Amino acid sequence: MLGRGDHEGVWRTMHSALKSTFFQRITKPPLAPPASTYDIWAASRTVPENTDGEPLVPGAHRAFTLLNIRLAGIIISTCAFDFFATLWSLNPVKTSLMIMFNVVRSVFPAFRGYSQALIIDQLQQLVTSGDFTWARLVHFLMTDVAREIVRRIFESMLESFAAANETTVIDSAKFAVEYAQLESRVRLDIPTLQDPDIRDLLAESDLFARSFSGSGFGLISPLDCMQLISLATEIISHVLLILSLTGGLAHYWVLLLSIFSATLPMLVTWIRCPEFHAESLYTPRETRAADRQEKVRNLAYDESHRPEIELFGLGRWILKTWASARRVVLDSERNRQNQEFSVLSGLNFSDFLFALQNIPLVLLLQTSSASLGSLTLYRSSIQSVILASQSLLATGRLMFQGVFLMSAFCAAKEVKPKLQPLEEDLLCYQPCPNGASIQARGLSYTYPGCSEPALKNVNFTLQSGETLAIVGHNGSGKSTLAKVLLRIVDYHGDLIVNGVSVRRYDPEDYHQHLSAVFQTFSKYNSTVRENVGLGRVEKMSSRASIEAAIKLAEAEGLVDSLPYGLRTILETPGFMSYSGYTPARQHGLSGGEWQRLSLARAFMRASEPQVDLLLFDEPTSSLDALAQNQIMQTIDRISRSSATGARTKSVLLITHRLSLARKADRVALMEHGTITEFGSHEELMERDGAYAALYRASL
Ligand SMILES: Nc1ncnc2c1ncn2[C@@H]1O[C@H](COP(=O)(O)OP(=O)(O)OP(=O)(O)O)[C@@H](O)[C@H]1O
Repeated sequence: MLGRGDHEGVWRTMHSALKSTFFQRITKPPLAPPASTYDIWAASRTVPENTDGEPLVPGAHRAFTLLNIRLAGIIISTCAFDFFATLWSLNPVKTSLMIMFNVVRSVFPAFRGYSQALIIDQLQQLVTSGDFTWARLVHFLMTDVAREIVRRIFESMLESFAAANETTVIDSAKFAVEYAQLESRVRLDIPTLQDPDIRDLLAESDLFARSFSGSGFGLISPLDCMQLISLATEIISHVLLILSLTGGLAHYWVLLLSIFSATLPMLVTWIRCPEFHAESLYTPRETRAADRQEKVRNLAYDESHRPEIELFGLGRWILKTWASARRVVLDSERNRQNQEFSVLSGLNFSDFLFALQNIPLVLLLQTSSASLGSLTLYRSSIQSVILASQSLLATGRLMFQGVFLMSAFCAAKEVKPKLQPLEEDLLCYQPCPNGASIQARGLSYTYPGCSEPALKNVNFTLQSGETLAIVGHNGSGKSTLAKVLLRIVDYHGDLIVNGVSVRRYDPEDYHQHLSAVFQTFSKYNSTVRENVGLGRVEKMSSRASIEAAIKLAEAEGLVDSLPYGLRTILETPGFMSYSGYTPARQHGLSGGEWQRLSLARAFMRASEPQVDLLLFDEPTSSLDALAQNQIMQTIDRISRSSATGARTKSVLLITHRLSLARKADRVALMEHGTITEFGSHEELMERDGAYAALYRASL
């Protein structure tokens, strides 16, 4: 039996063989230089008419141009085979059966029609032959009709088996695709996710993953390409049947005329269909309006915003903003509908077609072999060919768009997180037993889309085991510096931790050795246990570890007071359940109580021996004075060895409370994105500069 790896091997061999022949021919000449899947996806989004260089919005249909057809060919040759090989390897037998069943099932309608025609003819012969008896009719029912019934039962059994098999294959494909999509998202870091092109890539990749949940949103998954094979088989089988009925060559031209006239309106619609000039479908302005309309609508529904909506009387503003955004959306929809209405689209071909389809019937009636059954069969086959051709075109159109969404999915899997070092530069983080040492030289950082840097030429040194308080006015860059030190965002300049540039650490490895509380920490709409345990997922199931962290954050009293203790589900502002379900165990918390839980979460990891750096951004801003002192003592205790009392972890504390900052070994004052004063509290007071003024003002 072949294993998963063997199947992939077979597919890969077939893939390379096919690539080197057929697809190379259709994709030549290649895009210069050799393009990655990402480049091809990006090329398909460019709109030459857009002079501002704005690409298509995510999900917009690609125009049916020669260039896009060529790009689709390249995508099929570069990622479709691998993609299908992966899906096939999930369920090789069931997937093969699904393909086989689809082909077999598509011949059923023609076969059914033929069989019905035979029965009608036999019945006609029985009635018109002159020796009709009821006994012969009963015999006919017991043999030919019964045979047809048995055939139908078999057909329906096969149909239900095929449907169940297909559900299994699609479900496993859906799971695999959705998992891969989620994986693509979670493995990327903030700088990568902030890149507008990557955002669009992930949005299209999301659409691709959703296409596996049925063809909603006008999407179609690659598994639905089976429909193309089935429809083509169905058309061929019907055409063969029609040809066998019409007999001599003399009728072929009527047949061709009939099929051509039936498909002509579809071809016309297809060629002038506005979806193929899709760059006009969703302009950035329309997308922004649709987004705004949704956001404002959600604002009206979101109970967490209710107090401010009432306090500031936002009702009218919400209505006005929603109305203006909604009008843009409706106008664009109307314009699109108007574009679709044209002289051609207004033409109704159905009567004309109906008349044309009667011509062969009349001609068939002239022939001696014409029978009621053959006429019925001819008529139903022609109808089936028309319907199947329409579906074939519609499916083909959606498949064409699906190819580009597939390229987004494949490209998203290959996107490299921007903070990930190159293999050859990678170094393992070595924690320092006395706490991490940090050297910052000329650090600067500018938020994406901003012209002014939030950090400019930041320089400081933190020795192993020291505590550093970072203070400064609002907007001076303290939290931004924290993000740089925590390797959440990238920077210019040098940042050396434990003697090695932070750029050489795998961010995941680096994060294993530090713990932090962000100023805007997360509030998870989950149990108390999860809210704390997420600080160290490996110990989430350990009640003792969670209780110890809660104790360190002085939050036992809080947890005990909650109706369901650790199992209480915490209400979070702005959270809206998709199902509208509100758990009974839900309970709200005060700002200070949330802060204690965020500290407990950080303490889950902070006490681990491999952690040598702790960073707290305004950890006690919502706590009362007593609680503040207790928490600062806890942080000090955690950062020392319980046996010797010597420091084992360095601590960075961002705070506006200068009474806390003065206790640190060093204080850094930040102004306008840079450190302007650095030293011990006493040194800075002696200097009598901005820090001393700030400190005196805080007293
Ligand atoms: N996501 C962001 N995008 C763009 N600019 C930002 C972003 N976050 C912060 N800034 C800007 O960067 C500058 C520094 O912000 P930062 O949050 O680091 O200040 P801070 O010293 O922590 O302020 P505070 O004491 O109020 O917490 C500010 O001018 C702010 O407007």
